[in-house]
Amino acid sequence: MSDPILSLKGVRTNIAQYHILQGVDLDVPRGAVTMLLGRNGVGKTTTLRTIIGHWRAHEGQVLFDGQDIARLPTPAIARLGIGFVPEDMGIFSDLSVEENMTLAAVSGPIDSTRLEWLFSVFPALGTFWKKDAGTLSGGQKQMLSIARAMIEERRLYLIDEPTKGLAPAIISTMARALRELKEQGASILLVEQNFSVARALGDSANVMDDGRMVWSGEMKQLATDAELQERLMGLSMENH
Ligand SMILES: Nc1ncnc2c1ncn2[C@@H]1O[C@H](COP(=O)(O)OP(=O)(O)OP(=O)(O)O)[C@@H](O)[C@H]1O
Repeated sequence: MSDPILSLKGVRTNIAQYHILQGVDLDVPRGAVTMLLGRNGVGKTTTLRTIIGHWRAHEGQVLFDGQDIARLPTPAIARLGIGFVPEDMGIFSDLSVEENMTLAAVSGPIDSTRLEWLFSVFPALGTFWKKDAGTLSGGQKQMLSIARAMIEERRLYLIDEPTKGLAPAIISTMARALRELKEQGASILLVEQNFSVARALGDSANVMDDGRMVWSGEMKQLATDAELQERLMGLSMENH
């Protein structure tokens, strides 16, 4: 692969006394959706949090466009153009949808064309624009969380389980939004447990086990090989 936008090389991350990431290697190509898959608790979230600097890699490199960002503070990493959508959403419950979106647009006022696009993929945001985010349903909060990351064009999006716990209709809305983001040429690293969403969106796939990458290849190869899925992930994944 030529010139990935992000490369992890031998990344080791400890949380307290635990060796959670034990030498993670990962390439994220430009303008594509890269899936990060694996059983529960293998280190997917820790990988995203290490990239964005919430956890520190104590060994290895996190190369963003060739620059090692492993020792930068999180705000500096975000300013390089990396958007992060955490699994726990990270929205401000006491602020309105509008205020949440305004705060997310860090480089200036909200771009109206981009906001119109977000209203078209997430109509609930327009409907509840003046409401406190804390009063939204779980699915609407998740939409707000993703929309906050999308309000400005980022060079790379890190998205952690965007469909987790959502009803099927909202999963479709979420998948459509991610597909549209992909069609705009975005580079996305996506953790997703819903295998049908992973299969529909992913270009390449990387499977983790026990703090390491155990398989990397084309998503369509993984999607069509049931034995491989079973071996790598013990697939009890939905819609499979
Ligand atoms: N703050 C923490 N303190 C101690 N251990 C942690 C902490 N955060 C994560 N871990 C441990 O690190 C390991 C990897 O967790 P991580 O959340 O990265 O896995 P994951 O693959 O994203 O799992 P899931 O699919 O369940 O979200 C797990 O064993 C978890 O218990």
